[in-house]
Amino acid sequence: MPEAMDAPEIMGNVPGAYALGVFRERHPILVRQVREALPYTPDRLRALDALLDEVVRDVMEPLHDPDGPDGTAHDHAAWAAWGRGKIGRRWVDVPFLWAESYFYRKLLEATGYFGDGPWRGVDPFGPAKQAELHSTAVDDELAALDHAATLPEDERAAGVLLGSLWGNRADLSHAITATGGPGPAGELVVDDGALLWSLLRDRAPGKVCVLADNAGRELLPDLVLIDHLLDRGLAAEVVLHVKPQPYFVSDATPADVAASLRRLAGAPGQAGKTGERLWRAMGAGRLALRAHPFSCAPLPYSDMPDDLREEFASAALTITKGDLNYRRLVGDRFWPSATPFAAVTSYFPGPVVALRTLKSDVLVGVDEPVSAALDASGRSWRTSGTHAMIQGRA
Ligand SMILES: O=P(O)(O)OC[C@@]1(O)O[C@H](CO)[C@@H](O)[C@@H]1O
Repeated sequence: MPEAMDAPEIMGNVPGAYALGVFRERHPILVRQVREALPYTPDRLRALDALLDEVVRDVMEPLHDPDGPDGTAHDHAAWAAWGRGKIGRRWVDVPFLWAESYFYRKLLEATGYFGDGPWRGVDPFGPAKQAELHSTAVDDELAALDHAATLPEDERAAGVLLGSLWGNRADLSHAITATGGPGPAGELVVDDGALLWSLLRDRAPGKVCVLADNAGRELLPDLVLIDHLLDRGLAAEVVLHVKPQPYFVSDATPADVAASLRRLAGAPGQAGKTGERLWRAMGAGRLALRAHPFSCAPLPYSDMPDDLREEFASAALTITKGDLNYRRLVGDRFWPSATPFAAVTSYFPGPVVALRTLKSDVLVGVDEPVSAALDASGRSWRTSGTHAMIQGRA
């Protein structure tokens, strides 16, 4: 990135930064919740207690020895390399993005997710994800698709886009310390929706990559958007990128995609029809699923590996969902808010549009008078998920 485009990385130790609360409040609560979520055995409870202690003491310990009981993980060497110069320091003294990713990796280690024991592959966030997926709130949201189907085409398209955008507000990680539920849609601070549709409508249908964020109440409307793109001939194929392992509480994994498709296909009305179409699209290869290891790497997309670069370069459009993908897309830095989105994403190998509700300090592409006025309002608009953006470049 050119020097002129540089800005300080977001760290937890910056007074007033949102990140500090994540380490001081959210992570201890989360370890305690995971501890209660499943009937963990004494070894796992001890490991979770040790992680809680590590978080409270505020010192990042290394991952366990590769030859130890938890040492079967495929990614020890990668984390040792990424963690050089960081592990051993305070959680708040290294970049926020890096430390949060490391926390989730350590949480999986503590639950035995990568071990040889009975907890191997068991999603510690599974109970919360399942409760959300089978909630009456989801019943209501799926039933609303029947009304959406009666709307004129343009309204319907706008609706599926906004549904996917505001679905990002329903994030179980954010809900840990947020007050109130997802609530109704809030305010858009950037609306490049017209750009998104023109990238899809003004050329022959191509490949669309969707970088998913949360499962459940976010993934379901994402799937509805994907169905719209395929069904209306706006995309020849869609590649849905999810996480290879549980991450940031509710991030979608392949198992979550399967559960969501079953939920959709088993629903009455338009939701069921949508689920059946997507199920067939998956079988026909028009909807592909990827779980690339880089999706859980503590790195910005500017560091993406060659195979991902080639994938995005061959896409007509990449849609990124959510706050974390946004942080990774533009760089998790204290940018001046008017920094152009096109400049900080110039490395990205194709057209890209971010659908994000604002849940952390990073922000670009918002004129200074607009951000100053919102700051002056006294509302925590940058971090509470009340505001959102559809922000892109061709
Ligand atoms: O990517 P998502 O699900 O929209 O948001 C992830 C998030 O909840 O986690 C981080 C704090 O832990 C913040 O970046 C953000 O608020």
